[in-house]
Amino acid sequence: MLAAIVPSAARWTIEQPLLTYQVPVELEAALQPGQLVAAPYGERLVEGIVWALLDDSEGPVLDDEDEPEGVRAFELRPIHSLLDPEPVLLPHQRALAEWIAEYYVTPLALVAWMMLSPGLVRRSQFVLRLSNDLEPGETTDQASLRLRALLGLLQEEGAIEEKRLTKLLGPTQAQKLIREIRENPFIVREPSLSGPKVKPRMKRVVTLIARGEQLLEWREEREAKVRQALQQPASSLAPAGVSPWSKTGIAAGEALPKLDANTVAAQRQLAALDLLQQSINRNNPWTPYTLCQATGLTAGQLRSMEKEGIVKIEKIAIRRDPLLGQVIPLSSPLQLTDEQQAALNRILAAAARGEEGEVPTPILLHGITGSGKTEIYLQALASLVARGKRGIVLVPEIALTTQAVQRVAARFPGRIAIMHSELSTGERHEEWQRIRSGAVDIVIGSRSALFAPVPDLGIIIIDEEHEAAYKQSSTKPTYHAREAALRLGEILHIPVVLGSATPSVESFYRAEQGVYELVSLKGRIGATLPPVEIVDLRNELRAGHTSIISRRLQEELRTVLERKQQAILFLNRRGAASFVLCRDCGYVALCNRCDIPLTYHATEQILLCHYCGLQMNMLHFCPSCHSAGIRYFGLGTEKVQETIQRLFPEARLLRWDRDTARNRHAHAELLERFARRDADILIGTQMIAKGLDLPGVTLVGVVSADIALNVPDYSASERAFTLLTQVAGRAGRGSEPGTVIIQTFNPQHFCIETASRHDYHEFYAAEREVRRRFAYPPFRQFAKFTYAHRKRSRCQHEALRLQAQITEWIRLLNMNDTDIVGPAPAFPERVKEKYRWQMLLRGPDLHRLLRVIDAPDWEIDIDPLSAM
Ligand SMILES: Nc1ncnc2c1ncn2[C@@H]1O[C@H](COP(=O)(O)OP(=O)(O)OP(=O)(O)O)[C@@H](O)[C@H]1O
Ligand SMILES: [Zn+2]
Repeated sequence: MLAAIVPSAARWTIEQPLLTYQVPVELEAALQPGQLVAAPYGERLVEGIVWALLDDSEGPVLDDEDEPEGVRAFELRPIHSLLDPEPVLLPHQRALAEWIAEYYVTPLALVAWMMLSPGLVRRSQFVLRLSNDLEPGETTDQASLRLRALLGLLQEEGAIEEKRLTKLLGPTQAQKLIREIRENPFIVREPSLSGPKVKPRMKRVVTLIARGEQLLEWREEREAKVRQALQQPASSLAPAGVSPWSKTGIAAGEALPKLDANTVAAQRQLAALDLLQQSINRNNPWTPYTLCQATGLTAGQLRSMEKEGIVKIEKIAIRRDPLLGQVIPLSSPLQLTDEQQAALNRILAAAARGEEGEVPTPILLHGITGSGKTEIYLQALASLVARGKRGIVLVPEIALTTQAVQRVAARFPGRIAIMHSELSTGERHEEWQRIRSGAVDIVIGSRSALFAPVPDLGIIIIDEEHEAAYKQSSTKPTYHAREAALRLGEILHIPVVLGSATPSVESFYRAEQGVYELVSLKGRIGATLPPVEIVDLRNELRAGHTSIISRRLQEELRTVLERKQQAILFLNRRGAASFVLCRDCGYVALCNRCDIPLTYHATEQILLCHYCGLQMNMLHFCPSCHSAGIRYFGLGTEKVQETIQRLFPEARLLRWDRDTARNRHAHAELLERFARRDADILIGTQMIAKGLDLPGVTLVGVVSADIALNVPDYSASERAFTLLTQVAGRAGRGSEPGTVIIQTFNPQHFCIETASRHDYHEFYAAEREVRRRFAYPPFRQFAKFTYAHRKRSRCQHEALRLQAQITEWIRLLNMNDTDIVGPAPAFPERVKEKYRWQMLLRGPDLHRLLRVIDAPDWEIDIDPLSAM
């Protein structure tokens, strides 16, 4: 038997993704596709995934004229060992990996390893040990001192990792020694793999081991001791016959009987026993420390319980639970509205068609903000879970995962797994294992959760499908989770549900073309969409009102505060001032590693580059002309916070942006605080724009809509419209009606106009025509090529070289309607001290071309969401 294997070491080559190995007889019965094995690769041992099992006759042959046809003229190497009896990739995952590798022109091994838990990755290494043929006393006279020392070490330790030599001797000496080892018959140098990266998290815990009679006896003995001590008080005044546990009967001012140390110990041990018995099945076990803390038991007293065989102190593996410590109240299904019920029916009908062997058409669930899409997802999932299926739910960002995870966890307690990049390797690995073992029904997470090994997958739901976070853009493969999900739906014949209040132009166009089934929700649950008022900031200035918060917005904020409701203020830029300018000479403070103005952050009193994170001290004098005319201009969330606090000193503010929420716990905490109404006004960047469902919010203010507009990018209008509509959709979701105020210098801008009417269809129809006229996606395919280098001339040179190559291929392949825009410097041209040049390839279908282009040093984004 032979096996075709994808070796981890082939992650960097497109050619030859599969290598053929011999299957050793002892592995023949156990080996199956999808398993992780160790296999020789060059002189190393590497991990590999079994992709297919082949008959002996199906292996590769050499075209050698001297050999009879079909005979192999070389020996295939055998697989070394099986690393895990359970497959690490399910059949549908392998099929998806093949598609991603093909479509995004990425080595198959790279795609396959992206799908695995990082906890499975092992290092190739070499181990040295003494040869078995070595006779005692048979040393090598001609061996160097180094080698003899090593022989001694090996005799002591049996085997050592070759890497240790480098640590002990330094690289040069180690290299010399390794050369000697190779020629020495007494030392065997074997390739091997390091152990698994993730080890179980061990914790010392106290477990009750005594049972029945023994336990009863022990308890009674102690209880008797306590009773006795209380009945024979030191003070002879204690009345007889009074229950030892009651204080009544002891006259005021009288001291309680003073207990001796033994009795105290017995009392504490009894308390510990009670706690241990109460929590026999608790998944958060007692540790020696917590138990002693809770009962006053000393370490010695606990040890004596152990000696008496009552408890055992042992190390056990503890699950790394990403939800540990979160209390999530259960929720039950809501009575659906007619619209919701109709939508649910269509999803379930698609699932039923899939079960009959059809490929169900993916569903675009277009429901206005607050129309109850989440409830539909939950009920669709419940219905499929009841039929023995499982589901994947994708949410775009970690800020959002918090609320989404809570909603799903509340409905499927204990049956969900979470997958996103902010989990530790250990957490990810354990979640991955729970998923693979079938212990969970629903996987929820960011785009990579799509690659979880879910058995019996029955549905994929992508919430906020328009979000850019679903696209991986700078690392290979530059995949879009939506496209990959659609492919998975086809492979498994399961429904893919794409939900959004503002579908991407691409998706809505596909729905129009009949590629998706369109399901619409037109009404808000128990509420209406909030009216949107546009404030023309030019009029504010004309009226002499220069505050960044217009008079209308101030008025509405005052009303909200008076009524004890909540408001969200949105600004798509953090910091306090977006640039620092000298009024006298025009100097602008730029990052010296990037071509980007520095942003002033008032809290930390620094200037920060938002591209590379570089920090500089605040400026008081112009470094160029030394005048004191340095001024801080522009807006950021910090400035908004400061202004609001000045206007409304009594208001309780909360700022939610990347400066205040640096990790997922911070996101959860901010959300929690605002939901608990610990704050009146939430000020934030686009993190808060999406998906949040906070019924107390009645006012949403967009401080400046202009930042998102006027960006020279094919998708800029879509992004601006989506953002504004989504932010506006956060108001009036509860029982109180809401209001939205958008401040802008461009009140007549099409995006603002349509967003203010929540009119997706008008926006879409106009945007589609722009895209058609200028041949933008979805009417043309784009591929963006980026080259970065410290030298500008090198970028320019490489860009021209690639341009010539591509032009030639376009001519050779006769690809009409395909052309190159650029090359040109990217915007900004320099980031982290590297210049960047770009080129945009566009045409009806670029795949033939992408496969032949040879540009290993270029970053290639296939179907980029931004042409910039
Ligand atoms: N059938 C129902 N009966 C009562 N309340 C409901 C029902 N369906 C949903 N809701 C409530 O309506 C509110 C809005 O629902 P949800 O957050 O799911 O909307 P959405 O469509 O996902 O909105 P968005 O696109 O803005 O994220 C939630 O508080 C939800 O609990
Ligand atoms: Zn920078």
